[in-house]
Amino acid sequence: MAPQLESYYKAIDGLTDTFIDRLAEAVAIPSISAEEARRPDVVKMGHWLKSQLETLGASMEARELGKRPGKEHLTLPPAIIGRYPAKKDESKRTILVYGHYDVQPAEKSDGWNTEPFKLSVDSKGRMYGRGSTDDKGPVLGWVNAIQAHQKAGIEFPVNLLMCFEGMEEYGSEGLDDFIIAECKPGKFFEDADAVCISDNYWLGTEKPCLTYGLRGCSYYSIEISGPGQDLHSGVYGGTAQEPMTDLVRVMGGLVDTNGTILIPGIKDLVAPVTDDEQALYKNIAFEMSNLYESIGSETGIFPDKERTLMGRWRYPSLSIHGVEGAFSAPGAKTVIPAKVIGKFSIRTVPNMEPDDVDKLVYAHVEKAFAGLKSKNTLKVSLQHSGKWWVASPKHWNFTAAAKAVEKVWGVKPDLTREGGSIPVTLTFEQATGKNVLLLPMGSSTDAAHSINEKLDKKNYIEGIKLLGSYLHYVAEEPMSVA
Ligand SMILES: C[C@H](N)C(=O)N[C@@H](Cc1c[nH]cn1)C(=O)O
Ligand SMILES: [Zn+2]
Ligand SMILES: [Zn+2]
Repeated sequence: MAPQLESYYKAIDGLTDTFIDRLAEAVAIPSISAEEARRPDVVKMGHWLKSQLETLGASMEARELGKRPGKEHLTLPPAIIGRYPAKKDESKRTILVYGHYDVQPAEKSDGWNTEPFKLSVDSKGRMYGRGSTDDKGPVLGWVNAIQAHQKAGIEFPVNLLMCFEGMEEYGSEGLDDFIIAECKPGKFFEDADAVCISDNYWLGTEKPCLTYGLRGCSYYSIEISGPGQDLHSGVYGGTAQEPMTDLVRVMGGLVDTNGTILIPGIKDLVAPVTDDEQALYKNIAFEMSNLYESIGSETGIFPDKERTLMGRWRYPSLSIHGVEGAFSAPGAKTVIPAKVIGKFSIRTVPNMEPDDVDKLVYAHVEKAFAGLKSKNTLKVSLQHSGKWWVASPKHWNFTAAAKAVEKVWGVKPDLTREGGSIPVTLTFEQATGKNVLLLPMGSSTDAAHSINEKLDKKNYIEGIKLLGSYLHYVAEEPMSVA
């Protein structure tokens, strides 16, 4: 395998500019799934990705996912699925890869130093742009790996099945049913032997990792309304009950400054930490400086590495995201908003069942609101939820990936869990019945979801080497299942 990989790496080095141009083209399409007005761009991005792969000879399809109940005016972006090489080689393993082509919202005025939808490469090789690390860079990693094999003139080592979606950042609407249907006998993903997802990040900036666990995410909204329209606070302040005042008081009782969730019963749903598990955290390559560098300040909750990692992977957290309908512009508008919708989410961990979490959340919010004795009206609802996932890192899928990391980066990867959520990971595991591996490309300082999101050129280029090498090692890895 070694000479083949060397020529593959050489091809990648020779195609570096092509690969960066491809990422720039992808970043230029503002495929923001959370904004209805951007839906045509999300669809455009899906078709662009499909045509990139078709040009390389993959057999691709854009599968429509229909509409969601209550959102009949909006069509979901298609699932872009495909196979490379176009004709299956029965003598080879089949690896299913997943990624998403939608991105989080971004405006220059949020505080970006550059235009978010224009890839800007600085002198240190940092490539800034929305979606560069989450998840356009990694998705293009698979596309680029195909092209580099062709340029190097070496045989593709596996049958590659691809599934790329356009609604991941909005809870993967519509995808679960599609995956479940396509994993059935005779369907597109039927013959997958293992699954690989590249959609998370290293813990620091130097050491790669393989990820075997994710937190789930249950996302809620609290709507409080009262007045028939927005009111003048000079005229009605002190005479009308104000939805925003009620909302702030209810939301203020969800979580404290040190991240402790104040909803009774939540912590009882969490699986106890065993001694063996506790010991794992010591050996992970992570320093508090990694946290401070990635959050841009020293405002971490815990002083030590172990408790910090556990806060990210092992315990639930509750984050307050924003208030729809509230005045948020600069200046001093003196309005009383008539209706406000507070948004928060809970990252869930084993053994929290989403339905149990919902019940506790509803009971707590309703009780807190009742305690205010307000004449306003409350509605609390779940926007979307995805369950946590923990897999076995002893499977051949992981051992192959570990060899690939060692080959490309010259170090053994850490085995990590992740605080973020990729709801379809569990769906792929259950629907295929096969092992799922998370193989990240980007690093802890990439600022996914934040302003100035970036992917380092080195992580992109070596990441393409890594994804292709993984396919070579996984093709040969002996079948030991754990
Ligand atoms: C880890 C992945 N790249 C990601 O960013 N996932 C999102 C998924 C999500 C959950 N609800 C809405 N989107 C995340 O963890 O926030
Ligand atoms: Zn992502
Ligand atoms: Zn994301």
